[in-house]
Amino acid sequence: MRKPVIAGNWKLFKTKNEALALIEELAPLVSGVSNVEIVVAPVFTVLPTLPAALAGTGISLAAQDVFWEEEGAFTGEVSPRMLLDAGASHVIIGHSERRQYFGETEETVNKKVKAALKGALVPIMCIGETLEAREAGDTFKVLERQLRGGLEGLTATQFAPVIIAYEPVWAIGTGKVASDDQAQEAHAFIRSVIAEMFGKPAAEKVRILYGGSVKPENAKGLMSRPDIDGALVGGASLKGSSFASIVRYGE
Ligand SMILES: O=C[C@H](O)COP(=O)(O)O
Repeated sequence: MRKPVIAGNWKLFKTKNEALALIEELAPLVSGVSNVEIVVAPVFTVLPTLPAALAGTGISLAAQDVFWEEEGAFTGEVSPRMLLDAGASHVIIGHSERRQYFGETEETVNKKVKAALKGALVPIMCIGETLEAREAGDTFKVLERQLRGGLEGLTATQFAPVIIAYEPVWAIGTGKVASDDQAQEAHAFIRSVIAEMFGKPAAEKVRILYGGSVKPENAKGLMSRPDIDGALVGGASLKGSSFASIVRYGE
């Protein structure tokens, strides 16, 4: 049985005080939830502010990106050790916005995933096809390339903590959610590639999250599908009430 993960990617929103207010609203709404792993991902500058507020809430802290070197002359970057130092336990890697606007490639995603694992952070590795790729019938080809590239060189044991997030680019922030069937089909395919790469037990264990316009209204349908193990939520994670409804989708 895979424990579902509901992660909120706050993207470039929420200052320190706004983040604290959101946690204050969210924490009581999800208190007592033990069957779902809850994660929030603020901007770097807010990370060190949150551990005290999250203590005892069961909510984990993620960063939205990481660099692969531990330290050195790399202006503007943040290393896994520094994220741990700031209180993060998870890190989002390879989000499509980073691929699209900041030149993230399979190679950089792979370096970051390896660095995160080495630094004892749980990577949430994002993959997903563009609308163009979907319309050209290339969805599976793109997903396989991103999976094999991003996870290259890992053993099954090293891969074990990794969480995958399937986020079709055309469904992010557009209000166009993938249908339950479209999402399930992609998730089943992702699991089959993981089975080829790391073996069946690894594929059965890996959590594969769906992301792209997840809202309280569509969460339950998506998450009731066999290969969908949770969600990476953008817009709807910015309000305690909507994020909590998604966390409580199973109830
Ligand atoms: O990381 C989250 C995804 O990009 C989804 O964002 P969204 O829920 O605003 O569509």
